[in-house]
Parts: sequence; C-alpha cells; structure tokens
Amino acid sequence: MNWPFPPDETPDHVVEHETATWGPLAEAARELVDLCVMSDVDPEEVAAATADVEAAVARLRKVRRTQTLGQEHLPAGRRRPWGNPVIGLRNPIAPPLQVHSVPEGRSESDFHCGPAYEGPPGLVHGGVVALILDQVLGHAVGAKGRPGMTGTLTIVYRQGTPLGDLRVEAWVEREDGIKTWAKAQVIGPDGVTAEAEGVFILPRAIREQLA
Ligand SMILES: CCCCCCCC(=O)SCCNC(=O)CCNC(=O)[C@H](O)C(C)(C)COP(=O)(O)OP(=O)(O)OC[C@H]1O[C@@H](n2cnc3c(N)ncnc32)[C@H](O)[C@@H]1OP(=O)(O)O
Repeated sequence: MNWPFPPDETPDHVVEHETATWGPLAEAARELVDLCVMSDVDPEEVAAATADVEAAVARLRKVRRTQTLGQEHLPAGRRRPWGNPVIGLRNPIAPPLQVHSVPEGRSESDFHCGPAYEGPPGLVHGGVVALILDQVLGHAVGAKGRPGMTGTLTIVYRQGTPLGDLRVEAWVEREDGIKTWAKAQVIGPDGVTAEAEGVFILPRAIREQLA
C-alpha cells in the first residue's frame, strides 16, 4: 500500500537546478543561525551584519509563495520535502539530516546538532531530540511501505544528548492493518541518549481514498 500520490515526474534537471539555487542559501542561513548564537564580534560588526541580513531579507521578500513547500510539492513530497524542519534542503532550521532507509523498515542517519539546538547547557534540547526521533521513525515506517501520521510518540530520555556528532536509528517493530509500531534511538559518544516508540496510523482520509 502506498500513499495515493501520483509519481513525481519533475525532470531531474529541474530538481538539480532548484537544488543548486536554494541549497546554498539555506546553508548560508544555517551558518548565520549558528553565528547568531556563537559569534563574539564587537557591536559595530553586529550592527553592520544586521544591515546586511536585512538587505538580504528585503530581496527575498519581493516574491513570496502562496502555498507552503509541503503543499506545493505534495505529489513530489517524498522526493522534495524541502521545507521539512529535520531534512529540508531549503529549511535552515533543519540540521539537516540525510536519512538512509531500506525497505525492511530501517532508517538511520549520522548528523550534527550545533549550538543553535542547545537546551540544557551543552546538551540538545529535548524537543529537538523528539523532533528528530519522530522524523526518522516516520522514514522507517514509510520505507516499509505503509506510511502514516504519528498517532502516539513515547520518548525515554536516558541521558543528556551532547551537542555535536550524533546518530539516530529507527526500525519497524510490527504492523497490524492501518497501524505500524516503530522504535528509534539517538546515540551519542557515550551510548544511547534517548529511545522512542511511535504508533503510526494511516489516516482515515487516505484509507477512504484507497478503499
Ligand atoms: C517521510 C516523512 C516522515 C515525517 C514524519 C513526521 C511525522 C509527523 O510529524 S506526523 C504529524 C504529527 N501527527 C499528527 O498531526 C497526527 C494527528 N492525528 C491524526 O491525524 C489522527 O488522529 C490520526 C491519523 C492519528 C488517527 O485518525 P483516524 O485515522 O481518523 O483514526 P481512527 O479512525 O479514529 O482510529 C483508527 C485506529 O487508530 C487508533 N488510533 C487513533 N488515534 C490514535 C493515536 N493518537 N495513537 C494511537 N492509536 C490511535 C484507533 O484506536 C483505531 O484503532 P482500532 O482500529 O484498533 O480501533
């Protein structure tokens, strides 16, 4: 069973062109976010940088989409989730994660969480940990062939997740009709920091389209 989306027929050269156009902007913005919390230049430099950023914002604001990227790319959603806050090419909030999945229902990613994701001193914010776990659980569930919305997400925080290089792994435990149960863990330099279990439900609206 697959989502009832038509196949993504966007030509490769269009996707490549858009990637080359927007990817560097988001990458620069990620560095900007990092430096908003980490730079220690003097106030004159901060004022000059603020003016530069405001000028860039004025340029980008000239044309604004009427739909979000998720809505606009819906048919291509699994190829171009560019606005996604975990994996989105165009979203500076996204670390971003590169998630690798296999059809058996397993997904994994080695990723980096910098200072902009800090919660407790030196540690990743618990909400960010949950965000990443939810996303990668969703990948594992989708890879198995029956994607769904997160119905219930349970997280156990075993130890603080240090900022820096991390790994996340997710796998499907079992499926029963419209429901899929999956587990995931975040791993830091000292082992597992957080574990999650999610129940994913194929929503009623999709079920009715498939019926
Ligand atoms: C690749 C991209 C990955 C992205 C991953 C990111 C994941 C996300 O962030 S998804 C966004 C967060 N989640 C949401 O917004 C979901 C909001 N909730 C909903 O849309 C709905 O409540 C939804 C879809 C969970 C269930 O709605 P619906 O399909 O109408 O359920 P309903 O028909 O009442 O129940 C169907 C079955 O599911 C069960 N169920 C319903 N809700 C839940 C729930 N929250 N938790 C567990 N089980 C549930 C019911 O008990 C029922 O079970 P049974 O058939 O055994 O009686």
